[in-house]
Amino acid sequence: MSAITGDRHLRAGPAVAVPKLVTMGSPAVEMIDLVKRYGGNTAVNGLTLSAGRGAVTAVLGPNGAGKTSTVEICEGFRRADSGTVRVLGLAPTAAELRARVGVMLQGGGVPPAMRCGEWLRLVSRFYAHPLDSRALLGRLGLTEHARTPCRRLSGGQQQRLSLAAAVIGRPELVFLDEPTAGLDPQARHACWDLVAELRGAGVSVVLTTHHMDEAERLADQVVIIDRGRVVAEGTPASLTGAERQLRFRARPGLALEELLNALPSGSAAKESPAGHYIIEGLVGPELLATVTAWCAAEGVTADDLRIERRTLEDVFLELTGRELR
Ligand SMILES: Nc1ncnc2c1ncn2[C@@H]1O[C@H](COP(=O)(O)OP(=O)(O)OP(=O)(O)O)[C@@H](O)[C@H]1O
Repeated sequence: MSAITGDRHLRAGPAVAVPKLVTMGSPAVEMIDLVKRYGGNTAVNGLTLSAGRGAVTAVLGPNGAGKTSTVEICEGFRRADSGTVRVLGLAPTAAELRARVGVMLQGGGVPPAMRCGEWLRLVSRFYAHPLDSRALLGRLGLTEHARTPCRRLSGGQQQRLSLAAAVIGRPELVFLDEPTAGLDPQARHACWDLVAELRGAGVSVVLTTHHMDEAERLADQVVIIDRGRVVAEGTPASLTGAERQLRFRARPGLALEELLNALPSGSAAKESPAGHYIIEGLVGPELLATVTAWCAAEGVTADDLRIERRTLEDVFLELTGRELR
């Protein structure tokens, strides 16, 4: 674990010493043809995926795609209508899993009336070899709130407490549902460090997120789901591919058909979102020269002109579309 340096309110603490696992048999989580309906709404629609042991698996998807429903079935909080789920090789409701699996619910899920430190100590008593609750509070910047009732914690502080509760039992597998939603940058980095450390110790992590940079940074495997089905999966690098794009910003509404006529055949140009231009194709000196010459002829200053690989966000938007859900 790297020390958290230059950090205003999150202090580096003792490393989370989790035993290195050697079991590599069945996947940490495996589901086949999972279906979950709420009345007439099919939230999970035949979902099949597998999350590797000792790996970080990020589940991405638009609002309402079925991520939380899927994760809550794995956590044993919801029942699937059909399909198979195995968590560490067991049924999600198996009593044995309580000591082996850590869960961070979306939106905290901390008890409002209990004091922060008291609650974490209570949670730690369910485990045979818990981490030190005080050290963990310190690690997540919550020491000064140890005596604060949970309801008085800010949303971000509740999230951090919930994260602490998910890992305090030194689990083999952790489910983190949008762990960094609403966290400030310091807390987000502390969370990332913690996840990276868990992974380093061989813990399997399944997390949901809307932050593509988070998935790119943390995940060994990314699963993109939409309308309750897997639409893509792979490593971040395999999903984004090696192709490069030329990007620039300029005033909205440039005549891209004209630019396309000037570009080598096989090129593509799009404005997405307004004022942000992406040129795809054989990105090299010729294409760069053509684009800059065309911009000059149009009296357009191409700001932030750069060549880079597609991002996970590009892939995500291509696969799941741009309309709001
Ligand atoms: N308890 C419930 N009762 C009825 N419908 C539900 C319930 N929970 C979820 N849904 C519906 O199921 C669908 C999937 O919801 P879910 O929370 O699993 O999606 P999600 O991918 O986690 O979304 P988000 O990114 O917004 O958190 C949505 O249409 C949602 O309205």
